[in-house]
Amino acid sequence: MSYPTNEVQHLTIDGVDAVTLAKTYGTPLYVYDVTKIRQTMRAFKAIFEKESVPYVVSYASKAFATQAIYQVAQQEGIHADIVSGGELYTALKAGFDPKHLSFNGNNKSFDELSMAIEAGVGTIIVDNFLELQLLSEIAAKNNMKQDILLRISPGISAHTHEFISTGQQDSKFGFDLLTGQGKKAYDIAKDDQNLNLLGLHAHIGSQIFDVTGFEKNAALLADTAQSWGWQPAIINVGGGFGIRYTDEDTPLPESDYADAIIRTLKGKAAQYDWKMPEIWIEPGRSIVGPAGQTLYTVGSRKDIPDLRKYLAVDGGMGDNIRPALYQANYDAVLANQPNAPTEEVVRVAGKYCESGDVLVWQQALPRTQPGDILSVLATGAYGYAMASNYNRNPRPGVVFVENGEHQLVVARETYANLTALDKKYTLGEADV
Ligand SMILES: Cc1ncc(COP(=O)(O)O)c(C=O)c1O
Ligand SMILES: N[C@@H](CCCC[NH3+])C(=O)O
Repeated sequence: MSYPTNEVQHLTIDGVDAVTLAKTYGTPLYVYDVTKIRQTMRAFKAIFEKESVPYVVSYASKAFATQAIYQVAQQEGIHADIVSGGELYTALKAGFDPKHLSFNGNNKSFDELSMAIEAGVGTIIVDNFLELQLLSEIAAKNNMKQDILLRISPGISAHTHEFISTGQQDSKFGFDLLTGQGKKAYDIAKDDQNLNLLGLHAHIGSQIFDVTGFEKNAALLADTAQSWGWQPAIINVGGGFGIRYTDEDTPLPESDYADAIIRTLKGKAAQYDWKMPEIWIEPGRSIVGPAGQTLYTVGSRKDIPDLRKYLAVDGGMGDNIRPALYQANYDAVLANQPNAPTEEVVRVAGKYCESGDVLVWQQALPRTQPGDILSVLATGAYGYAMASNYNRNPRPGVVFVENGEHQLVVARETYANLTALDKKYTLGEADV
């Protein structure tokens, strides 16, 4: 694999020297290539435009939710899916049009639903019976009719890690179809004066590499609606399109997934003599994952002869929990010499007090020195989004790069930020 470099042989990210970024902003640092993000957003839209079908591409912002990414999504004319009051707040602060937001989640609170309705969130994707009832009450109180989709659990297992597979029957998400809960929810929603039922939603899982699951899902949603005697205006097949983390991953181009979904739903519309429903997709990982990387500074190492070489960097599971949580694999590259010949295989470990604190399980690298800059690639999805302050480490900053320019879009946390919400304990003998 050959990496883009400049005249001093440093890795470049959309024309910017990665080592300069590390020196300018410090490490660990999340860096996003915004050109790449825009290209992927446009690629998804282009497929639907080419096929002349009504559509909505909704960025699943749980993958990476900051004001800056909502701004980019809005500039590119795509919608965003949110899953919490915090994501809603962030999107609104970014100036995102609330009509272009959809709200997913299996346990939205009364306060979150009220906030969404009062803000004018376009579509709420209703997950369960309690939510149907709460929404109806809140919409009535606000004298309005809320657009909704019903989320169903389709009973389709995607071939992916068990923790990120969501479509199987034994799942906490959505109305169960096989036991009739979906139909019951439909009957309630269609007759509710304060709810405007527009369609169905199902998401089968994440990091999926073949189109079959999406075809089955799309067909099942259409067949389900038809079996209820209903022609839905919207069919939302969720996200989950896989990306390349390492050579073991073989993602399809965006167009293959979208084509398969479009083909299936065109077929169903023709079969049932429907007006073509609007097709919604919710890609998260595929939009931001490959566009992000994390820069670290190399520190200590431990060589255990004939067993393993550990190379430690200044971040770890607090900025990327995915290897520890899902045994996820990544590729890393030495940013100050990306195309130098590799000399050894190391395990890239973090600085957290946890044996499972690994960033890359097996990585061939040139011989490194303390102070070198290492970039772990394709960390743009569910890295920053799932970051924590474990071991009281401040979370890294985020930099956006576009066409040779760079800008800090999330500042690195400080030690003062870490204690900002702490309160001194004053009961008992705690007077230190
Ligand atoms: C309902 C829903 N939509 C979209 C997504 C985005 O998935 P991905 O980031 O794999 O595209 C998820 C997460 O898996 C999800 O739960
Ligand atoms: N956070 C997961 C994906 C979960 C998606 C949520 N539905 C990951 O990093 O792969």
